[in-house]
Amino acid sequence: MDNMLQFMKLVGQLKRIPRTGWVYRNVKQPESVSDHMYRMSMMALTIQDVSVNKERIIKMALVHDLAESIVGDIAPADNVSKEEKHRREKEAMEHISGLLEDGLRKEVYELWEEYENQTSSEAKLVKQLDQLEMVLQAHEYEELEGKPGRLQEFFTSTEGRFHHPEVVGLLKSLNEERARHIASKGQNDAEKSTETKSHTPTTSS
Ligand SMILES: Nc1nc2c(ncn2[C@H]2C[C@H](O)[C@@H](COP(=O)(O)O)O2)c(=O)[nH]1
Ligand SMILES: [Mn+2]
Repeated sequence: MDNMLQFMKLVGQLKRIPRTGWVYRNVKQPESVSDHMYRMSMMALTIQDVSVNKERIIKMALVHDLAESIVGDIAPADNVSKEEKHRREKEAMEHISGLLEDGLRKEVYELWEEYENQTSSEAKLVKQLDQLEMVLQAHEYEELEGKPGRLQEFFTSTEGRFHHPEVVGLLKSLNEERARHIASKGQNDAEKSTETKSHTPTTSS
């Protein structure tokens, strides 16, 4: 098969791979890996910080999980060692980028390698976008399910990971909205239980 066609079919595979973290938490119709990378790329597009190489962070966001088209989306709960996860993903990226012409092959592989090894400020920012996108998605699933707070583990596991001011700013808005929703859900539940108590006849002793 033509190499470019094979490359594009591997990219297409990402549309059909659900994000493992949501699958393990029984989220209905979980997003795919490409859904996740798309919004990350949009987050990168909106970065205003002129010290950041914006083109590079958009490209890095687009390729950072490309290896998952072959190795799948390995989550912390899978207990795959960092070394083994790196070995699998490196092997996959060598194959995937190997389908491209030399210049493009080098570019795609090096973008992935830079992100994987976190060797630049751009890579560190893309990692923050990766985790910001995940907690934003967790918040949206809590809203869709009407269960604010249910996916707290995603917020707990990423605490202290956010440093870029624009990332911190969006996260602040997200956490404020989430806190309001958790508070109002708690209030509604309290009101409901009061109502239930007032309508439940007490048994006379
Ligand atoms: N249940 C949890 N899953 C998590 C957590 N942190 C990450 N993850 C999932 C999300 C993805 O499915 C996968 C890896 O994501 P990458 O974008 O890094 O490939 O792991 C967590 O705290 N809990
Ligand atoms: Mn990712």
